[in-house]
Amino acid sequence: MEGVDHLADERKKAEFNVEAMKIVWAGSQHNLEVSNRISKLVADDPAFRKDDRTMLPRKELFKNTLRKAAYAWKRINELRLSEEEASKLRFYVDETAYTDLHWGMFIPAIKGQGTDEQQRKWLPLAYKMQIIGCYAQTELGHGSNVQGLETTATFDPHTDEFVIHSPTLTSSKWWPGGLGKVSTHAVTYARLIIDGKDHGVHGFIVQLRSLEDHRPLPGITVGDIGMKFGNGAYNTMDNGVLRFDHVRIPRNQMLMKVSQVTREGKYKQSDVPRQLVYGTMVYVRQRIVADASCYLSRAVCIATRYSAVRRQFGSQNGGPETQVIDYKTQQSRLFPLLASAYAFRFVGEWLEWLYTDVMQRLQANDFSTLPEAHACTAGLKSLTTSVTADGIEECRKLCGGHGYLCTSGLPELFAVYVPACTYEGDNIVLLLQVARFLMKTVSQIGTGKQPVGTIAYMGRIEHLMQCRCNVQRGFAELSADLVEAAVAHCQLIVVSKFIEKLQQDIPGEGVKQQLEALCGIYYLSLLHKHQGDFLATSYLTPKQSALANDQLRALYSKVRPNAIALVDAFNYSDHFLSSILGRYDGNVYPKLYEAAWKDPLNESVVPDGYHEYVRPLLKQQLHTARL
Ligand SMILES: CCCCCCCC/C=C\CCCCCC(=O)SCCNC(=O)CCNC(=O)[C@H](O)C(C)(C)COP(=O)(O)OP(=O)(O)OC[C@H]1O[C@@H](n2cnc3c(N)ncnc32)[C@H](O)[C@@H]1OP(=O)(O)O
Ligand SMILES: Cc1cc2nc3c(=O)[nH]c(=O)nc-3n(C[C@H](O)[C@H](O)[C@H](O)COP(=O)(O)OP(=O)(O)OC[C@H]3O[C@@H](n4cnc5c(N)ncnc54)[C@H](O)[C@@H]3O)c2cc1C
Repeated sequence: MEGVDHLADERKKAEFNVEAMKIVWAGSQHNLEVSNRISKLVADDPAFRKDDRTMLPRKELFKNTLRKAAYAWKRINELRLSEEEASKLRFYVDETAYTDLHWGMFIPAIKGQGTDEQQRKWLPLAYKMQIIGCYAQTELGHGSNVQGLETTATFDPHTDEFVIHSPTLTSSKWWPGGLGKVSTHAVTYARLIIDGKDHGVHGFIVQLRSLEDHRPLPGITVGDIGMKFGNGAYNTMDNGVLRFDHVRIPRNQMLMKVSQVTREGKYKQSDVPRQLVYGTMVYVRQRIVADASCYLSRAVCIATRYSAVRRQFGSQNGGPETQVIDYKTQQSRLFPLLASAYAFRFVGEWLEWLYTDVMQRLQANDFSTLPEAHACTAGLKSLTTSVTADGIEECRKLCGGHGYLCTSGLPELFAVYVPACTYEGDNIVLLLQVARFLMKTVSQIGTGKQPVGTIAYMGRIEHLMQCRCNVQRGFAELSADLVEAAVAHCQLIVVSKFIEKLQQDIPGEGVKQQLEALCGIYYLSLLHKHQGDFLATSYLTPKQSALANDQLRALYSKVRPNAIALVDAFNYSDHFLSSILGRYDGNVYPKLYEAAWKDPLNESVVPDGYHEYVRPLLKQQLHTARL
């Protein structure tokens, strides 16, 4: 019934202060206040309706996204929202759009790789959205292998310009978000050619479309690459294709913080690592880790609330059937994901600190932690997106048949999220970077260089020092095993940061105890999943492994009465969750039934096509039956 909280009894079971946990999840009282205010602003505005997305044809869907982005920008300016509040508003609008890449990559690329003069010129235009930018790196033929990119930027000393060109079909830029129909400019990655010499990949600001009539400029061929996975989902984004036919740009539009080209055509490499040209990717990877906890927590919130509402089997003497959340199988699938959502939240907070620390060190020309920052951002982006994508799908399955309905919110959540395993770096390619970092660390053990930070534990690998085995032995041959080692390394970081979080002062009755239980579930479920490795290496005895499994089950029982309160602490509105199964009030069945009749297919009792295609069959059947 309307207005009744069908989960009230569950909420009464909570053994901790939910409001205090909301602050832990939000990161601070201030963050919680801003989230509450902006979330309500979006949820209460019908212009931000999103329950129709999966039913709109693509052109209508895309125009609707442009409308929402323009309206959001209007509200941001009308309300004079800060950058933090504006970012929150785009988050709660919850629709992938060209603005993601404008704010999330185009501007960071100029800030990270542009000189002060270039920043002064381009950032004000971008902040006012007088230009709209994208990040054009990936090509039809190369994405992972950045050094294999083919687009060229040839310096012309006669005109003090670069000539940007797509020499082959495979050099066509392919995938950049916002490129297909909207962006006026791109940070484009191309091979710098001076006097016939190839200096490798660098970033260039290139205007793509007229600011007068939005038509592509001379030499520019640009469009959308077509429909992607799922209805709605990432099809609100215009991922594009772009080709250059000898497009000329001024020399000062090469991003020159990391390296420069003088008027005379002399190439100068600053005394900074060339990998800083990859800096924007490092920035986005650390943001994607924080984002993983948001997506995973949304799916877990839906599946947990529905698991408390859904009853199946177990009725005693005509009494109510058993809540499926009480089945140990449901708990063993759901609670590790609940624990992972919290774990990723905290490792995301730490990674943001690490990234900020590295950026401050770079200011002082201290590059000592850049390799660790690369390994951590690459590895944690890989780990958290893989677990989150698989976790959203598991949450769909945890909801049975109703999880497959669009009104559950889970199919679209999965379709929007799953490319995160690929963009900003294919997850395996990134894990290989971590493996390379680990092997380099091992090779340095015994040379006096003690590992520090997230690899400090490797300093204790005595046996490797004794065997002095050839650490470069068959990297390619052992890469699958090394990827597993890289995953384990990243999981250790997540566990370590969860434990470090628990060592902080955490106010609120019962809050720390709940987080301790979730931390236990996180690492014991990993122990259970990988117990073969621990047993094979004698790190665990069979008895210890059995004890760990017993403790894991005991923790499930400890979390069970708090499950609903733990997902309430995510503080997601029904609008943001956009899920009938995940409604705060648990009023699922009436709302599912109500929603079914709103489907366009039910606008007519007899479906279009009946008279052309069904009735003739039936009549034919009738005729045959009479014979
Ligand atoms: C869901 C949204 C969340 C919020 C985000 C908001 C904004 C985002 C909006 C929307 C989301 C969608 C965005 C998607 C955008 C994209 O996909 S952009 C394109 C992304 N492309 C990639 O990630 C390419 C992946 N490939 C690479 O990074 C590199 O090719 C490579 C690292 C795999 C190899 O590079 P290479 O130059 O060949 O290096 P190596 O020879 O392997 O290594 C040489 C040394 O350099 C070190 N290194 C490599 N990369 C970095 C780095 N980034 N930083 C620092 N150091 C690096 C490497 O460790 C080697 O060091 P050693 O020699 O010491 O071993
Ligand atoms: C939704 C979406 C949005 C995107 N947005 C942007 C954007 O805005 N800007 C942009 O520039 N790009 C963007 N991209 C492109 C994205 O960054 C690339 O697709 C991604 O980096 C993966 O590269 P790839 O496609 O070349 O994969 P590939 O590297 O071709 O991967 C194919 C397979 O090869 C394997 N593989 C590759 N190299 C190795 C190796 N050395 N060892 C072992 N296995 C290997 C991979 O693991 C994978 O299994 C986007 C992509 C998507 C899906």
